[in-house]
Amino acid sequence: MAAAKLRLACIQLAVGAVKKDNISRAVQKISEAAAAGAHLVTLPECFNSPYGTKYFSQYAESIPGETTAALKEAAKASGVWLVGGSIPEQDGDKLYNTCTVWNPQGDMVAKHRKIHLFDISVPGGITFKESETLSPGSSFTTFDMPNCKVGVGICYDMRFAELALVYNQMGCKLLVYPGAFNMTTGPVHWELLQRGRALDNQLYVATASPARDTSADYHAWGHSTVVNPWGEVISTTEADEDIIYADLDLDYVEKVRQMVPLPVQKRNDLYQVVKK
Ligand SMILES: NC(=O)CC(=O)C(=O)O
Repeated sequence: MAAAKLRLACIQLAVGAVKKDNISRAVQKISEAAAAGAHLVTLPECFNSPYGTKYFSQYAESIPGETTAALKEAAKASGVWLVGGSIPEQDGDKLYNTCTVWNPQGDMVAKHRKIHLFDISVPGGITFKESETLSPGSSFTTFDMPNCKVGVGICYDMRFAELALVYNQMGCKLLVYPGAFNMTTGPVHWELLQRGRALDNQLYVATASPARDTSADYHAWGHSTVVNPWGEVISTTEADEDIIYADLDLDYVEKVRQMVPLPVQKRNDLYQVVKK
């Protein structure tokens, strides 16, 4: 990997009702992305289970468990950094929406539990209440690749600008959000939020969604996307299963920050986002 370059792959996975099939399909796609030269690969939110509160307890597993064992092996076999989307995690009597991150040696280097649960009610659109079954995480999650600190959030976490600002303050040049927006919010909010987070923080933002399955209860918006620090979409797709690639130039982060010097123009005497 050249010092300031990073080839990123976002897997828009077709997720069905059979957990074993979801896992083996994800493993196959990780190897396909690695063969195409990806250094960092990301899977979508809830990639081993249909997305819905009634499914989480049935598909949940502890970490380590069946799914994370497969992710560990896949990262090692393919020699890639892997943001393992998310899975329903069982820990004692609690369930979480959890992302694990793996290095090319197969070590788990980070674990993120979705901090902001997806509880919304849009009349005539969508009502969803993750908090019916899930508990929220309470930690920031970053990991260090040789040339890039990466911040991790899951889906609804992307709506909270403060989280991205904290990751920026921690030195991240890339934010990765496995996500699964829907047909009500996706068309207007999905890309706008990614471009907003990228522009606010002058860094790269990447998302990976499940492919849309119109026979499922939850219809994912799809449109896995990568946005650059200038706020431009540099890679995207529609709703079907796909892998998108983006070649990130990490020096470009600094260039944008020099051209439009927000970091030195912030009025920390008037306002501040504080990490607790
Ligand atoms: N699925 C989510 O967590 C978030 C989402 O779909 C939305 O914010 O809209």
